[in-house]
Amino acid sequence: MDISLKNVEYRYQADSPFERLAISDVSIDVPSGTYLAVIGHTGSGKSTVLQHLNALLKPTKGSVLIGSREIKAGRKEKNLKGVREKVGIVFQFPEHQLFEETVEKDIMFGPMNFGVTEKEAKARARSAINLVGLPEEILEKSPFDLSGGQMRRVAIAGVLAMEPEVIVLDEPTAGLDPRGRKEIMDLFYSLHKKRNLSTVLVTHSMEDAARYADDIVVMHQGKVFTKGTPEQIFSDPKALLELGLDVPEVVGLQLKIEEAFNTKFSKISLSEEELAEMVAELMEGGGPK
Ligand SMILES: Nc1ncnc2c1ncn2[C@@H]1O[C@H](COP(=O)(O)OP(=O)(O)OP(=O)(O)O)[C@@H](O)[C@H]1O
Repeated sequence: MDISLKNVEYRYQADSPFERLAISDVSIDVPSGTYLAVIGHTGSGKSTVLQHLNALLKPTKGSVLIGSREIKAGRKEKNLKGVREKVGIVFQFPEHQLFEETVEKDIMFGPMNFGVTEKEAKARARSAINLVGLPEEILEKSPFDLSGGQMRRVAIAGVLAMEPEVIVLDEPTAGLDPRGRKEIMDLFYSLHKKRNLSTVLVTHSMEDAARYADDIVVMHQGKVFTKGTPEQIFSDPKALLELGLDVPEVVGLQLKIEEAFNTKFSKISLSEEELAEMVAELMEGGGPK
């Protein structure tokens, strides 16, 4: 399912004394099957963009196309259930939204709310718990007896049980330790590939953006500052650093090597292996000229 934002503006509390322009003239395409990362400073408009992807927010100018459904500024939109079913959002700290007595009931809640039978919802809960790598026995437990990492996985299983075509992730690893972070990010990436999903990841981690995304959008002060492939975005590290954003560690290392040797490699490498090869080639060629 394709999603595209066309010249979207959003004002919080529009037409009130508290009106606040959050994003303007934002155009972003998420073609079916794409993994898109949205990066930018705090307050640059990432979460506001994200909430347009399943019509939690409706543009105050411009339009959003979600599959065949167009959400247009100034128009009353009815029955957005279909859109919400197809686009699942994993918010920051999703475990805060767990509320049922058992894990199973919690996972079944979303699908049943969208009209899935109890039998089917149970089957989906079982399959979702397997997908997130938890044992089935956990289905009978109270979500509040689990560890933080397990609760996060249960909350993610609840979104997966909706069987969405698009998954939107708002800092899904916030608060996890490095191992937990990698496990969750790898889980989303394998689901993305296996189920041919579209994935939109809002992140402060340049490493994750470089490692997983096909495309990156850089937001700055409510506008799209630039967009492109990870190679394109990180090939101009100075522009990102000037915005106060980081670059992946390996890019920072390349800049330091270039400075130390007073040389410039022909491209930016996004993996340690590639950087090591470029350095080896340089040395084999007799070092920097
Ligand atoms: N509910 C709200 N009411 C009024 N203004 C808001 C509201 N939510 C966000 N804003 C404002 O909109 C702008 C964009 O905020 P947004 O949360 O989209 O940024 P962000 O890039 O997601 O930030 P963060 O990285 O901190 O999550 C900011 O100026 C913010 O203060």
